[in-house]
Amino acid sequence: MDIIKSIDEINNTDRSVLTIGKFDGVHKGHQVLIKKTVEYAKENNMKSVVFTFKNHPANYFHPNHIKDILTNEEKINMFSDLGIDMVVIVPFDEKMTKISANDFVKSILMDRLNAEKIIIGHDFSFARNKEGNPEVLKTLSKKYNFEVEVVEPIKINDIRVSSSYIRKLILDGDLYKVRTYLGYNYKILGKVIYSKQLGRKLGFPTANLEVKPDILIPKKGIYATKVYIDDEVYFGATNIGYNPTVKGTKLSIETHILQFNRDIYGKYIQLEFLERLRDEKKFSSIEELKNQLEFDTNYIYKNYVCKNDSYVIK
Ligand SMILES: Cc1cc2nc3c(=O)[nH]c(=O)nc-3n(C[C@H](O)[C@H](O)[C@H](O)COP(=O)(O)O)c2cc1C
Ligand SMILES: Nc1ncnc2c1ncn2[C@@H]1O[C@H](COP(=O)(O)OP(=O)(O)O)[C@@H](O)[C@H]1O
Repeated sequence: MDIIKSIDEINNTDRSVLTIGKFDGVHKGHQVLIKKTVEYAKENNMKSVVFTFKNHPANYFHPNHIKDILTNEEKINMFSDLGIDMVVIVPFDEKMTKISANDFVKSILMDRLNAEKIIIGHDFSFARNKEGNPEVLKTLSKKYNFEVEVVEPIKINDIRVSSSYIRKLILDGDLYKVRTYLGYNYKILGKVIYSKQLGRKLGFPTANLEVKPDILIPKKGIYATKVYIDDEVYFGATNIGYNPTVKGTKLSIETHILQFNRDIYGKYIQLEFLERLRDEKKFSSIEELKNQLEFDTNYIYKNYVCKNDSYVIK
């Protein structure tokens, strides 16, 4: 798959079918658009192209307003897995806010991408003041001779699949619904940092994660997770919270990795959220906290390590 990171670098002369959007999460609705694009390209011997943005357009106007479901790297990998031939991933910058719908279509989609067909969602908007929409695109398609396919909203249980709804589900810790709408389990990536070193004294060492500020952190609480370390996969008991029993002051994301005993400070690891077990509690003694940790890890051992089935979500 070709990856192009600036408008000036695009110079595609193959006949192409393309889909445009931010695609944060590449959720089940996005997947429909992308699969249609790939299939149409295959059937018609064309190139399948995704045109997307590096940063969220809404964050251009209100910085840090929206947190991402996927990093750009993860998003690009998903496009590749879905069979896309070329990804154009460009910054949403001042130029994007000033270009007219006509110029966007003519100078980028026609002249640089050689698009013969454009597949978009019903609520897609683009160009200055969001003046471009499916109707405008249909009008321009007659002028420049391309085809437009508008895909109706994908709904599950009568709720439209959208990145904003999925963000809310992640913040609510509703992992079953997250998986239903996203199509896969939510994951976060972070670096293992030093903390208070209390975990190992309790008999439960925990890998404390530092994550990028634009990452969406699930609701506080205790979770069963899958832990990816280099090429290895383990199960973990993750706590997102303030550790009230030991009077913690800042939010930590920490994981006791089952059947694991290695120093991983400084490594990047990924957590896949499988099941939310409970809220964080303030215990009256360290002994009670230890008993609860034993209970949590036993549960994960029985339900995940023994079954080795990451998708058993109750
Ligand atoms: C699975 C799991 C569940 C936890 N549950 C709680 C809890 O309910 N209440 C609490 O105060 N701390 C809880 N903790 C946090 C412990 O207090 C913490 O792991 C310990 O203080 C070690 O901290 P350190 O990594 O900074 O050394 C939990 C930790 C894990 C891994
Ligand atoms: N089973 C395990 N789960 C998590 N971390 C482990 C495990 N075994 C060893 N470690 C190592 O121990 C560190 C955590 O020990 P801990 O005493 O909790 O210190 P800290 O307060 O720095 O997190 C981890 O960062 C990791 O390098």
